[in-house]
Amino acid sequence: HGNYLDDLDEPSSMCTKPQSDDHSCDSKLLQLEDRIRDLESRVPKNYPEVKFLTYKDRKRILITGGAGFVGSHLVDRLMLDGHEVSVADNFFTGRKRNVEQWVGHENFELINHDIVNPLYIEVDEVYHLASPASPPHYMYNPVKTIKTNTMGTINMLGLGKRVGAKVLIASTSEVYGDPEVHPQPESYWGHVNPIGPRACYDEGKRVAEALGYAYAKQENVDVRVARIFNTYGPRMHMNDGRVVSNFILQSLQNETITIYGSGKQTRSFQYVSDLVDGLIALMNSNFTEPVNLGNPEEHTIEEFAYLIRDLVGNTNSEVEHLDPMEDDPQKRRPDISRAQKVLKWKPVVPLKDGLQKTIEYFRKELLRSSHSERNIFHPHDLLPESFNKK
Ligand SMILES: O=C(O)[C@H]1O[C@H](OP(=O)(O)OP(=O)(O)OC[C@H]2O[C@@H](n3ccc(=O)[nH]c3=O)[C@H](O)[C@@H]2O)[C@H](O)[C@@H](O)[C@@H]1O
Repeated sequence: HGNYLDDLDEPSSMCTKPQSDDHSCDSKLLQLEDRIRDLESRVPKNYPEVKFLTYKDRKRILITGGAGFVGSHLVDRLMLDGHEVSVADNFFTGRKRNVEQWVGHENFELINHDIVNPLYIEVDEVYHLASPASPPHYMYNPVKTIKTNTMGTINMLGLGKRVGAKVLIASTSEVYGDPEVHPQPESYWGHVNPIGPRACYDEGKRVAEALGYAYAKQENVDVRVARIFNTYGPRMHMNDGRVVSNFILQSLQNETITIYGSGKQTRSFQYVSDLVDGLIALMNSNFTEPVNLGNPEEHTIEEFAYLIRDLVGNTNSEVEHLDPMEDDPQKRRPDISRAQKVLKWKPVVPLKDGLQKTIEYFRKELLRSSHSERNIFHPHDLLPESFNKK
């Protein structure tokens, strides 16, 4: 480094300059700062080690929403597997922080792009995940949510058609609405209020599925549809507003745990690494009908409140019941027999293990006091013990 700075004055001389030379001191300082920045950018980053794939096996993969919660975990897995990964994200709910461990890596590209506008790029596969997914986020801007799921999906299917890429559409358990069939198999058509507060998302995703099959039939696009059930894990946004992150953050901060309504409504939660496995298995399969991806272990929201409070431990949080959410689905649990049969997939991470990892993540996030404490960890660190032993 020494010779790189040779043509600068000794820094100490700047401090002893007379008052009148302040200006030149400042410019020298700026010069020095520029040099340091330049030097820092040359220090090789310590990336997690990725597999090497030959030209034949290496795929160029676009992930829309790749800087989001689920997307960033998918990025980690596909990067480690040795693929070339492009992320398109408009950072509405995604964050650079979720993928910064890969920025600068030769196999990685981060595009600040809103998929409501077309994207011209050469890829083999598209994982189309972009959309706000938390109820408070999608209800905050319902028009944008509908545009993302309709125009955004048309753009991604159009891209698939133009370059011959496979397109996996991230759909949701919300296509079943407030279900009258329990558990929900893929053959169930759902019970959705088309004009309620959740309609922007539920109907947006239903159109996205319809678009997928229309493009498949009319334009021969190779389409996969994943109906994703409730998912949790590290990298959920602090302001996500969904139940797992809310209850964890409330317990960690000794705040009141907020149950909306009676708490007798049920959900079935899967850990994010299980979902990532399922998404990749579905993309690589030849199966074109919708597939539920979720963990069938079902609990009431009230049970989650007490379970999470106990796991966090050492907290004074009280549990309080607030008004129910309008159109809140009363029960939800995936029938995963299709995924088990056609993908040989089933979730493997026990709820308690996944929750512990998520609690640990939020605990660290709350203690973070500077930007330099970055969100960089080896992706394997995120997997629960039981997953590593698999
Ligand atoms: O997490 C997900 O994967 C799903 O989250 C939402 O669906 P929802 O099941 O309503 O998710 P939450 O907002 O986490 O709510 C779950 C239940 O907890 C309740 N809740 C939520 C937050 C809270 O602080 N307290 C509380 O009781 C809700 O009323 C609801 O009954 C999205 O709409 C789905 O698309 C998405 O797939």
